[in-house]
Amino acid sequence: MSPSRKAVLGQNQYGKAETRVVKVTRDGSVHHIKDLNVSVSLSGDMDEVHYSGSNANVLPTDTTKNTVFAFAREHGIDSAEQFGIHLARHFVTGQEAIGTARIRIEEYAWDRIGASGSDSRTAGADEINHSFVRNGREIRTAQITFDGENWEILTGLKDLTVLNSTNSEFWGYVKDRYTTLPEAYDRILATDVSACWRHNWTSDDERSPDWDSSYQQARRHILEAFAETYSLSLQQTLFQMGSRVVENLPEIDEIRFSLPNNHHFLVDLEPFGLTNENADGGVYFAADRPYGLIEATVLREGAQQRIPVDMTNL
Ligand SMILES: O=c1[nH]c(=O)c2[nH]c(=O)[nH]c2[nH]1
Repeated sequence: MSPSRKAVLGQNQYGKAETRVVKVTRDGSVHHIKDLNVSVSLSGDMDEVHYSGSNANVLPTDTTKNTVFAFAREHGIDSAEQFGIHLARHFVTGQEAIGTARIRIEEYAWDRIGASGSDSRTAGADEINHSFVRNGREIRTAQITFDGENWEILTGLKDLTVLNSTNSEFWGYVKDRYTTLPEAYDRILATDVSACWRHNWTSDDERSPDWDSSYQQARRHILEAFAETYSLSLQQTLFQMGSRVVENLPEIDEIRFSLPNNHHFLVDLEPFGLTNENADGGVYFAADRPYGLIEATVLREGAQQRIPVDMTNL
């Protein structure tokens, strides 16, 4: 049979990407900031708009953007996850044609200038209660998906840059005719952690996590595992980071990491008559590319693996 010449519509989704919403909350003279980048993606009964151009089922992307701003004003932003859950529920339950809503959120952190993040309320300290500096640390991410029945809450972070100046080795690896890498018994281990973890929360669940505290705990376990693991490979460190999160946080069933191995090479200083060794505090060339890229998922035993292999768009 010859193949059909007829084209049909496949998977489709639409929405407004990257609505930048900043919510200021005033608690007297002490202000709080939530700074989010929200992307809404809707799907459902959208064949007609593609086939005939009928917009009868189309909630404009402009409206989804307005909803983000209105919800921030009406309901505030408690956490990225809570805000995303609220939006996803609104689109799916409010519009017949929309079956699934996926909300992606990046959150940028701000610190108080001069108060190292504390809520200073002392008289005369007004100027530091509303002055913030963008925190150069990681970006927090959240993706909330709701199909009218099931929820999937993915939380994560990216660009969490960490470095161990010792307690890292790499040796005993396979060697073939192209291998030139010298074995390392004391090297720098550095990476920019990208991680994404899946909560086992469903909306019927009484134990709704405190999303912010859960995030902070996951972040802490990742950092502590990095610092405390005597590493024989970045792969081993990755598994330690993931297993600490899964074993300490019952609300998380799965975590995936993408870890570039940010290589630091000892500079050859022999031409200048200088030695250069790790053991007595070396001088390194921090290479930006190429880099090793170590990626893996760590799961609670018996849990399903659902986080996509490629997390670049999460
Ligand atoms: O921790 C590491 N894992 C590797 O797989 C690898 N490969 C490599 O060249 N250096 C390293 N380091």
